Parts: sequence; C-alpha cells; structure tokens
Amino acid sequence: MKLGALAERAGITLSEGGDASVTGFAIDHRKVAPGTVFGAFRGASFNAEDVIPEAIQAGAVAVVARPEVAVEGAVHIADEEPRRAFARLAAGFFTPMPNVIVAVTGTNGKTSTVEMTRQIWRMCGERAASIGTLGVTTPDESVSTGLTTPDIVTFLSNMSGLAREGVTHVAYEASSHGLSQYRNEGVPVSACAFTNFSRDHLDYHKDMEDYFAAKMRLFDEVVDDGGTAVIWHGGEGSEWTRRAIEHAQQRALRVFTAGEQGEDIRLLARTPTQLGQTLEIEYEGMQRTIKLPLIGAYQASNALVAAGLALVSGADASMVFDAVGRLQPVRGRLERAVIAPQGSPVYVDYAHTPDAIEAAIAALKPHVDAEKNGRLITVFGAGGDRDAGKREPMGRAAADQSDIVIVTDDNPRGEDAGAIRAQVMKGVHAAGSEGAQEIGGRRAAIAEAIRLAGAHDIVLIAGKGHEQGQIIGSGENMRVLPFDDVTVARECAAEQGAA
Ligand SMILES: CC(=O)N[C@H]1[C@@H](OP(=O)(O)OP(=O)(O)OC[C@H]2O[C@@H](n3ccc(=O)[nH]c3=O)[C@H](O)[C@@H]2O)O[C@H](CO)[C@@H](O)[C@@H]1O[C@H](C)C(=O)N[C@@H](C)C(=O)N[C@H](CCC(=O)O)C(=O)O
Ligand SMILES: Nc1ncnc2c1ncn2[C@@H]1O[C@H](COP(=O)(O)OP(=O)(O)OP(=O)(O)O)[C@@H](O)[C@H]1O
Ligand SMILES: N[C@H](CCC[C@H](N)C(=O)O)C(=O)O
Ligand SMILES: [Mg+2]
Repeated sequence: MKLGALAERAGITLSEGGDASVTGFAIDHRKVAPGTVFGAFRGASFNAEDVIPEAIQAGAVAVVARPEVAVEGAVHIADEEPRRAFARLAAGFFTPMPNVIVAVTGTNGKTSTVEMTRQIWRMCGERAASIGTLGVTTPDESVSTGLTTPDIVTFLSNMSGLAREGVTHVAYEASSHGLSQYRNEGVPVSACAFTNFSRDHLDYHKDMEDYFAAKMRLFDEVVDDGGTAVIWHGGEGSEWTRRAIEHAQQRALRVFTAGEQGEDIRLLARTPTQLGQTLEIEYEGMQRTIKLPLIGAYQASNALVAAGLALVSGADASMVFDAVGRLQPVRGRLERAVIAPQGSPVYVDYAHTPDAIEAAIAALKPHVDAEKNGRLITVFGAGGDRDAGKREPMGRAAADQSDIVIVTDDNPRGEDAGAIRAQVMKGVHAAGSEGAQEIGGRRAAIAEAIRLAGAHDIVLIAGKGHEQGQIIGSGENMRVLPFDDVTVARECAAEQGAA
C-alpha cells in the first residue's frame, strides 16, 4: 500500500514520499521492519522520539512525530498530536473492518456491557465479538490481551483479523486511558454508550473534569458523524449523565436513553427473584416483562444499555429482549464461586471503585435473609500504583453497607501492601465499623471469611473478578503470582468442609 494513498484517506497532506510502499505500522522501534511507518510518541516511561534514528535504520519509511522533532532519512509526518495522526493513518492499512462497531465508556460496567452486547448479537444470529478487559471474545474463543485497551496497532489488527474471520459485529470497551492515548480509534464506530461516571483513575487524570473529558472524547470525536449515543439514565439521574447527553447533542448524535428515566427504554419496575430479577420495561410504546437470569441492579443497567446498542445497530426488538432474558453471567461479575460449608453462597465481583463496591453490595443485600440474622461479609483491598484517593472511600463504602469487612491485598504492585491496607482501613474506621479485620494474605482473608460464614450469610470477594494473578512489585521486580478468587474460594471451602 502506498503512503500517499494512506495519507490522503487520513486527510494528511504529504509534501514528499507518497510513493513509498508501506508494509506495516509500529509504535515500538524494536518492532520496525523495512517499509514500516513508525509512531514516535512521548510516553510516561519512555520517549520514542529518542529512538527515531534506530527506527529509520531498521527500515522505517515514515515517522509520525511532533513537528519540532528531527526526522532524517524518512518522511516526517508532523502533527501536534502524533498518536491521533498515527491512528488515522494506520486505519487505512488494516482492512477489512467489521460492518458494525460500537464502543462503550463509563467508569464501571464497560466490560459487562460489551460482553452482553456480544451475547445479544449472537443470539440474534450475528457473528459477533467483544474486545475489552476480558480480552478478545469471539464465537469460538476468548484470548486475553493483558490490557483493557490494547495498543493502537494491536487494536486495529485485531479488528481487521476479526473481520477476516467473518465477524461482522464488534463491541469494544473504551477506557479513559485508551481514549486519552488514542489507543482505540480509526475504525468506523456507528454507536457509542455511556454507562455511568464516578471516582477512579485520579492518579492518571488530573481531576474528575479531566477524567470526564477523556471519556467524552468517545462522543466528541471517535464516534461517526450521525452516529447514536446510548446513555444510561437511572433512577436518581446524575449530573454526569446530563452532561453526557449534552455532549451527544452538541455532536448532533442520535440520543438513545435507557433506565428509570430513559426516553427510549424505560425501566418501569425491577423485582429481585431468587436467581435473578424481573424487569418491566417499555420500548416503543410496548410494555414487556423480561426475566433477567442475573442478580443486581447494576447488571440490569448494563443489560439494558447492551440491548440499546443492539437495537440502534438494527437488531429486531423482540429478538433483543428475548436474548436479554437468556444472558449468561459475565466472568467475575457477581459470579457465584461456591457454597461455603455452612450453606452460604460466596460471590466474586470485580468491584474496585467506591461506587462499584456499593453496587455489588446493593446487588447482594436483598439476598441476605435479615429475618434470620443473615450477614454480608465483604473481603476486599485496593490496587497499588493506582488512584490512592479511592482507597478510603472504598473502605467507607464497604464498611457502611456490610456487616463484617475483611481488608486484604489486591495487586500491591510497587507499593507497600500494609500501607495500602492502612489507607483502606481509615475509611473502614470512619464508617464506625467495629470488628473489621485486616488480613494481608488474600488466601488467608478469603479462608477467614468462609470460616465466619454462617448458614444465612453471604460472602462477597471484591476487586479481582476474573483476574488470574496477584501483581507484586514493579518494573524489573514485578512478579505475578497465580491467584484466582473463584478457585481460592472453592479450595478454602473444600478444606473447611473436609475438616
Ligand atoms: C499509563 C499507561 O496507560 N501506559 C500505557 C502506554 O504507555 P506509554 O505510551 O506511556 O508508553 P511508554 O512505555 O512510556 O513508551 C512510550 C512509547 O515508546 C515506545 N518504546 C518504548 C520502549 C522502547 O524501547 N522503544 C519504544 O519505541 C513505546 O511503544 C511507546 O509507544 O501505552 C502502552 C502501549 O500502548 C501501554 O502498554 C501502557 O500501559 C501500561 C502498561 C498500563 O499499565 N496501563 C494501564 C494503567 C491501563 O491503560 N489501563 C486501562 C484500563 C483502565 C480501566 O479499565 O479502568 C486500559 O485501557 O488497559
Ligand atoms: N452499571 C454499573 N453501575 C455501578 N457499578 C457497576 C456497573 N457495572 C459494573 N459495576 C461494578 O463494576 C465492576 C466492574 O464491572 P465491569 O468490569 O463491567 O466494568 P469496567 O468498566 O469494564 O471496569 P474497568 O474499568 O476495570 O475495565 C463490577 O464487578 C461491579 O462491581
Ligand atoms: N482496570 C483497572 C483494574 C483494577 C483492578 C484491581 N484488581 C487493581 O489492581 O487495582 C485498573 O487497572 O485500574
Ligand atoms: Mg473493563
């Protein structure tokens, strides 16, 4: 493919070098081969502008970099925002693309929503895939990528690879990191969704406004002109929801709202049942009853946003709502791991923000039998090298709503695990929780929760969900010790059951 044609498609004017043949794209100079276009970005830990000469020596035909950077011996594609220019240029190279691509942003619920959208499409007969924290999930397999949003080259090549395998519909998760680093764009996005917004990632984003602006790039720039924005508009509503609607309107997107205050899918009533919940909804003037086989208000929200995405991308309403009634659980999201020896269910959930902890506990609370003095026992921790300011509110939220809390470790990374727990405990104490325990080792903490659990109690193990390891140390000292909450809970229950 000629560089000139790729540039023209991306709206980039080249003064020279249009005839060069492009064989690939790379953002890491060690991956450059003859004919590669190299994106030279300044990152958090490395400045790739320093290795441009090495990239050219390895055969780079063009370098996308800031205008002030020196590029000798290859075409300099100069742009103040090189990551964006690179994404647009690379998008022309990675073809074909799936016919329907939708993207989901929000603080919590992205992974669940893209996965539910995939399932709904599949039940409507489409070949569908999802890309997000759980990896790339297709009708045939699920492959982990390590990050929620892979780097732009991986993202684009995954998309075209899926299209080549015959996948026509893809839902992908747009994290704020990915959006602010232009790691997931360049593809046609016909609809986008916003689940909710609350505190997270304030280690990376300056403040809540900065974090919100990163998310809103999806609405402001990434989605196609004339696309649709599906927005959750829940019971109490939120200022952020109102602002998301404004962003969509400013961009002249079609606005589709779902929720108790939804204009398009109106949630009229939600009744928890033993194994799920019954939803009464109204869509296009017609009332429907859906038996959602998943518990928790938050799962109903994500399911209805997913239904919205399927509807706005052309699926038949009866098939969509029928599919919602057949959704399978999403790995690590209120997943029932085991029944503890005394008879109490043990749930694993990926809640790792104050808001998510509240949502996970609220989901389980109706299932605790208060008349029999049932208790909710919550085991959780907070991640190292991530937003430290969320730790205390997480502690407070957990202690406020649970009967017993056990604070433990969750990926301490480069930080002192005891110091992280102390910050979480501050919130626990602020909530006036007595009898809270601090148990560093996650296995020991889970074992203790299961030991404490009586016949009418419920155990919630929050924070790691589907994760398969405990991350300890950083940089060259980083180690990932195998750890899976579900497996550990089963092992602890078996050990105690046998005793
Ligand atoms: C803070 C952050 O998001 N960092 C990500 C970012 O790194 P960066 O651009 O700052 O990269 P860098 O390491 O400083 O390097 C700069 C550039 O030099 C290049 N390089 C580097 C070394 C070299 O020898 N040669 C070379 O050319 C690199 O390829 C890169 O293009 O881009 C990299 C490549 O795309 C990512 O791997 C990296 O993710 C790190 C590992 C990470 O932990 N990210 C987390 C926080 C993250 O992104 N999480 C979100 C999920 C959040 C959520 O779901 O809530 C996600 O979307 O996954
Ligand atoms: N709609 C929601 N409202 C509130 N909390 C939610 C919602 N959806 C999910 N959660 C909580 O957030 C946790 C993570 O859910 P999920 O993985 O779907 O979100 P995510 O946005 O992809 O998270 P991440 O940013 O880590 O990728 C769940 O386990 C649950 O505790
Ligand atoms: N995508 C989130 C996941 C957090 C999960 C939790 N287990 C932790 O390590 O903090 C992040 O990278 O912040
Ligand atoms: Mg996710």
